[in-house]
Amino acid sequence: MPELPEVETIRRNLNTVLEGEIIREVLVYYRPIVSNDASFETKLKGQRIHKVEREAKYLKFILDDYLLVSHLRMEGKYFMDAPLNKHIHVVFNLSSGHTLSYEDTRKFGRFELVDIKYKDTYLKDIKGLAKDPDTLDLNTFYSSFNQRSKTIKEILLDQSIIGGIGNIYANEILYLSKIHPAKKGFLISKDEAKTLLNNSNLVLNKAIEMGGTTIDTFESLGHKGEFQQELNVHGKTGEICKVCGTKIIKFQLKGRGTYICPKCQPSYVVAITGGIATGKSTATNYLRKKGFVVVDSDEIVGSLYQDSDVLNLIAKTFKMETPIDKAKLANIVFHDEKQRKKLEHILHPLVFDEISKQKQLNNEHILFLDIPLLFESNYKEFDESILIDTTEALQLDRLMKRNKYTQEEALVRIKAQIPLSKKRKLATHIIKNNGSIDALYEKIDKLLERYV
Ligand SMILES: CC(C)(COP(=O)(O)OP(=O)(O)OC[C@H]1O[C@@H](n2cnc3c(N)ncnc32)[C@H](O)[C@@H]1O)[C@@H](O)C(=O)NCCC(=O)NCCS
Ligand SMILES: Nc1ncnc2c1ncn2[C@@H]1O[C@H](COP(=O)(O)OP(=O)(O)OP(=O)(O)O)[C@@H](O)[C@H]1O
Repeated sequence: MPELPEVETIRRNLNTVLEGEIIREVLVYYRPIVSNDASFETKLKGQRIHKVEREAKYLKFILDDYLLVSHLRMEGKYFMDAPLNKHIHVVFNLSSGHTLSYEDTRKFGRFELVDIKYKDTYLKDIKGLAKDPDTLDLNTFYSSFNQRSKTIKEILLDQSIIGGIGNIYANEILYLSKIHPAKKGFLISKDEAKTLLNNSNLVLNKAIEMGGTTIDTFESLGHKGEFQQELNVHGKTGEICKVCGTKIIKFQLKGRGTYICPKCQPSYVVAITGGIATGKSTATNYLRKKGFVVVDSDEIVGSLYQDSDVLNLIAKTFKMETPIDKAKLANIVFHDEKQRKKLEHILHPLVFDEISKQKQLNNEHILFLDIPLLFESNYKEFDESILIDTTEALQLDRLMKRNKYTQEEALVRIKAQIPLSKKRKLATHIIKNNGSIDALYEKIDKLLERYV
């Protein structure tokens, strides 16, 4: 489908051949294309074409008494002096003897004739068109979506928010802006909105400079565009991202082919944290059941204990035999902070590496990360955090019951972590898990309304 740069290229080319021409005669071969205007041909006869303008993806032929609006939709094209064929639906015979033909294999394009006095207002008033990126100001752009739960890609494609961007350019703009296409509008910061607007201009201007993008069937009066050579992600599944070397992936977002670099355009990461046995796994199991992707750092630790290099290093450091007796190791590290730091020094960098790998395998807009030591480990690669919180008494009770620990065993583990009272001040959201498990699920559902 021709997008803003293609339509602009067509406009420029049309101006070079049409300016000053008078329409001698109009022949319509497929009525619906002229919006079933019975007097279309009569009205246009004798009208001078002063110039061709553009608003978003609409072409505007400025005539003596009328504004002729042309929308090419999927496949509309113009040709000069082309022999008639079954896909040519409108022919304009011009005073110079040349003909301008409108061809449209899918017949989705439309012409509309409007009184010239509505030249500057018609499209805005009737079609609700927003301004093009080059004239749209940041505040108007940002305020039109910052409360909305639509994805940012849908927002960029929404002609009532920003004019002229179609699928190809939306994919490219989001890649350059390093934003995941499925990120919700209300999660986009004003700085990100500014980056998006700047990159919209950058991409569209470059595409205009190169005469548009020739993918499928775009051409303008016989000329083909060159911007396909500049594409970074669109149509590049399996190719390497020029910035980071990660493979470009494709997925469907609201029915549109969407291409991203999963490393440069990461998911929105919500870290689920808490204290030991406050209910993180209960919460994340529920999220998984609802179809969300959860990366679990305790599971990653568990899998590292299957790795012989890691096991040998732990065995050497703690003078233990392999396979490692985890209960014995836990007893050492929870009674001696220095030993615990040694173990963390071995495991945490490996855990963080694995978290990054798992993040890259994911093309969801949102990713939950179960990470008990979020604040203790100073991990920073997340966007917001949810603290699964409870009272100290319930925490102790649940931990003793679940792991069959004595009070002393449970307390040393609890004391190895930052107190919940302090974590409450650090978290973005707090879910109190003081009631039943069903009550916990209800609170999660309430919070999820933000993301779905
Ligand atoms: C101490 C070990 C051997 C105990 O193994 P075990 O299978 O009994 O427990 P598991 O790994 O399932 O952890 C259970 C819970 O203990 C708590 N916990 C684990 N390690 C730590 C730690 N270093 N400091 C404080 N709390 C911890 C967390 O709340 C965690 O959810 C193991 O947890 C470990 O190797 N920990 C060091 C790595 C680490 O910091 N893991 C936390 C996630 S990054
Ligand atoms: N609202 C609740 N009511 C009753 N029991 C609960 C509730 N929430 C969690 N539990 C129980 O408390 C125990 C601890 O919960 P869970 O295993 O989810 O904690 P965790 O934060 O993931 O622990 P860890 O830090 O060890 O990974 C489990 O036995 C769980 O079934």
